[in-house]
Amino acid sequence: MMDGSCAVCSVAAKSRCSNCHQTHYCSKEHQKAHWKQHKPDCHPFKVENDEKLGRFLIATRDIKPFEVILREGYVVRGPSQNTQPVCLGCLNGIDEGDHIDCERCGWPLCSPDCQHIAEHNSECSLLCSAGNKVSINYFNGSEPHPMYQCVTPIRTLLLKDVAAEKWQQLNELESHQNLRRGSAQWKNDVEGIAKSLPRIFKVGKDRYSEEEIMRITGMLQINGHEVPTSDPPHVAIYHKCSLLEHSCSPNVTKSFTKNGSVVLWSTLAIKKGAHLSICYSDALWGTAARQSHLQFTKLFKCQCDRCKDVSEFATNYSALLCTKDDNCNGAVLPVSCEHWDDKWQCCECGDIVDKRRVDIIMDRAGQDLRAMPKASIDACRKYLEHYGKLLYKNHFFLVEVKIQLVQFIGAAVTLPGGGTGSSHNSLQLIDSELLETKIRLASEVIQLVEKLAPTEARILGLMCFEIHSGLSEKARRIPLESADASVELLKLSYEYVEKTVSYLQYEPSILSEGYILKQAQENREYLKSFMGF
Ligand SMILES: C[S@@+](CC[C@H](N)C(=O)[O-])C[C@H]1O[C@@H](n2cnc3c(N)ncnc32)[C@H](O)[C@@H]1O
Repeated sequence: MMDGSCAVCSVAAKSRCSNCHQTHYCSKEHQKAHWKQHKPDCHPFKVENDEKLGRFLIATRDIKPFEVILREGYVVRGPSQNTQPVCLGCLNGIDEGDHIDCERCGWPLCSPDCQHIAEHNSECSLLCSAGNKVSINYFNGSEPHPMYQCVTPIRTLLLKDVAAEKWQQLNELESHQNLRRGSAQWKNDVEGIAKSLPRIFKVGKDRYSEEEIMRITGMLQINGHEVPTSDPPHVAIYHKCSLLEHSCSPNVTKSFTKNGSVVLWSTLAIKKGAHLSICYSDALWGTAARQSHLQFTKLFKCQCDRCKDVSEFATNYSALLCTKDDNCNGAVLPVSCEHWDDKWQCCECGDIVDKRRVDIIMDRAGQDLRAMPKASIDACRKYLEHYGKLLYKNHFFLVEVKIQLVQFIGAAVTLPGGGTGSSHNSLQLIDSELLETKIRLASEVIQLVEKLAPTEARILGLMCFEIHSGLSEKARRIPLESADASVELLKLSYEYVEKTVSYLQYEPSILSEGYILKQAQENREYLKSFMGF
């Protein structure tokens, strides 16, 4: 163990804090005396820096699966840059006929209670002091309203005068000001934010220059987290969490509490010295979509292990199916991971496929997926049958439909946020073939996600819950004479409900995953007492 000096008295000290493995103490007494001061910075990671990544985090000790790595409150939060009208108190969406206008500043709110939420007070007081009221009179479903893109930037800028520590934290974050300068997005932001914000909030250039507004806009775009605890999701900035680097197969999972704090944890064991990463994009998208999203929104080209491997860890997640002859069934993928727009080739028979043909199939598959009627088992099955002849079996479009199908089969419960979930009663109504399909597809999704992005805890938890429900129903259908088979199924069902609870343990009750968690906890207790575990 490396020596250091005691954080309290500076004498040489061998012992280190067992959580962060970084701060040294000469004695238990000094460690105890220092705890209050040390606690906010006591984490099992440290910040490092290199040319390619800028700052990033590495583990300072081995981290166990499901251990919390960091809990952190937001520094600032507000509406996403492109959003329909939302309540500036709770950040939930509002409709034209179902809101009130803040009596002080005019911004729409969902109820009088939301008028007094501290975050709304910042822009509200600014408008009041200028004697100004806004008027939002354009509501069009989920269409973005242009004025909302100025709200989170003004909330951030206002911290400069009232919260020096927070302002300092925000200023440390990357804005990529020079990389962004001159791009199409930059030009839009100059018009939509840098020029509009002073007009809407009646602040002069001497207070916030165009350059400063654009820097804050960039900081929000590069570091903002989409927080799903409101509907639509809002954006929040976290200080330490912003230093996590990106990987398309990350080793850290991100959950949110209902008051908007972030919880970082992992489904995996992380070795001391490993880089900590989250996925800035959607880990269930294919490589081409993730890469262009990252390039466009975060301004870097991802070169993680998954992106460098066209087969995405031998899953062929972005591959078409070779149709050269009936027996090939090979995966058709780009010849090189550097050239997704160049020719594609079958990994089995070597047949070259024109990229235009790839684009036509992908465009149609995407359009048909978007046009699919909601919650239709038939439509999902037809899609899988049709596109199963053109796309490789693990293709992300097929996986998306499999996930939907798993959730539709036996669905009876509408969850918070509008999703569906199965319940034991509704599962009793489906035939055995559908029940087997549900369990098989959920198992396929789990196997695939465990290879591609094993920290995608929410989808793993949901699929485990569906298998648990399916197995319990299968056990119920077994005749009494075959009690042993039923017991085996219930034991397996119990294993899956335990996994559900582990994967969803940090999900808040306001999200559909939190609702499933509660259900899974109840089912687990029931099975435990029923089986005498
Ligand atoms: C949220 S910030 C992360 C903290 C940042 N490194 C810093 O020093 O402030 C995101 C930026 O970090 C860099 N970055 C993060 N992950 C990366 C990766 N896997 N490859 C290249 N750059 C990355 C990119 O510049 C990206 O826009």
